[in-house]
Amino acid sequence: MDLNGKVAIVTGAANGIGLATVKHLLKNGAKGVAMCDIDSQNGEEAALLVTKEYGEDRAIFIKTDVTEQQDLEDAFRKTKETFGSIDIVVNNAGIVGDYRWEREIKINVEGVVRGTQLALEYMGKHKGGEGGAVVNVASVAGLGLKSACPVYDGTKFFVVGYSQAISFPPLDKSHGVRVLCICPGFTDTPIATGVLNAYENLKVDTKEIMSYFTMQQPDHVAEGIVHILREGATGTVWVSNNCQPVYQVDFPELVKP
Ligand SMILES: NC(=O)C1=CN([C@@H]2O[C@H](COP(=O)(O)OP(=O)(O)OC[C@H]3O[C@@H](n4cnc5c(N)ncnc54)[C@H](O)[C@@H]3O)[C@@H](O)[C@H]2O)C=CC1
Ligand SMILES: CCCCCC(=O)/C=C/C=C\C/C=C\C/C=C\CCCC(=O)O
Repeated sequence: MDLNGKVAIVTGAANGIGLATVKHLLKNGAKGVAMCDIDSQNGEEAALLVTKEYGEDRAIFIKTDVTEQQDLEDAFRKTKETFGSIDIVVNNAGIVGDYRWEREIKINVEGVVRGTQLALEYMGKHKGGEGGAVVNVASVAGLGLKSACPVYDGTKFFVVGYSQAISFPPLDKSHGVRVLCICPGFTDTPIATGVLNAYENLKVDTKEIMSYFTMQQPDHVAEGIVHILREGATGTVWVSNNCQPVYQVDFPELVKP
């Protein structure tokens, strides 16, 4: 996919990986990005900085709680009204913390399903759309790396499995939307700090945990997202970990086509 002139929606865009993704999409030629986040203070401030750097008419902030269907529907409608089309949806909003596991499931699972369904509704050729691409942000915790938060890990397994399953060929042919999944490793955002605190509470030696990882910057994951938007086939799952270039995960082939 050529990113030039494309219009994107990014959820969880006020901070971290989402904000970095907004900037990288614009830097790589996207026409406009809708920055959706539940946090309007950080979101408005982030959008101001983004428009200062990339142009007044290239980003808008839309206060959106991804667990609320109406919020997301309003966000998609407003994005199309503002920029004229929708070509890319990055379902990135997520939280960590099993002490609030119901909320974790609502945001990390329901938010991704709602965002993907609306993406198919707006971009799907079966609905008169032009096709496009969805990137669902999972985690290496969704590929088997155990964190201190098993419900969080489960939500990310869901994102990996759902993103593959939605690309089941008969469904895929009718909608013409590529659905991709990226699994970041430890990335320098408030989420990472939260994890380290969880380990400390469990009296786990965080120095040892950290010795397995090279903390990467959100920009690194954003570069990976741009790469898979350009190159990735539908249903593929990619890892962006330890500051290494993004790579595709090989899953066992259980059925020979
Ligand atoms: N930072 C890390 O080490 C890793 C992060 N991830 C995933 O990357 C994604 C982004 O996380 P980070 O940038 O690290 O975190 P972050 O905390 O910097 O950003 C998350 C954003 O999501 C927003 N958000 C939370 N609930 C929301 C809701 N209901 N509706 C809309 N927005 C909401 C927050 O306000 C925040 O701006 C998450 O899905 C996370 O699970 C995956 C692997 C590693
Ligand atoms: C609380 C979940 C992690 C939140 C951030 C995330 O999605 C991914 C982080 C990636 C790595 C660091 C997290 C913890 C794990 C570190 C080492 C434990 C290895 C244990 C095992 O897999 O057996």
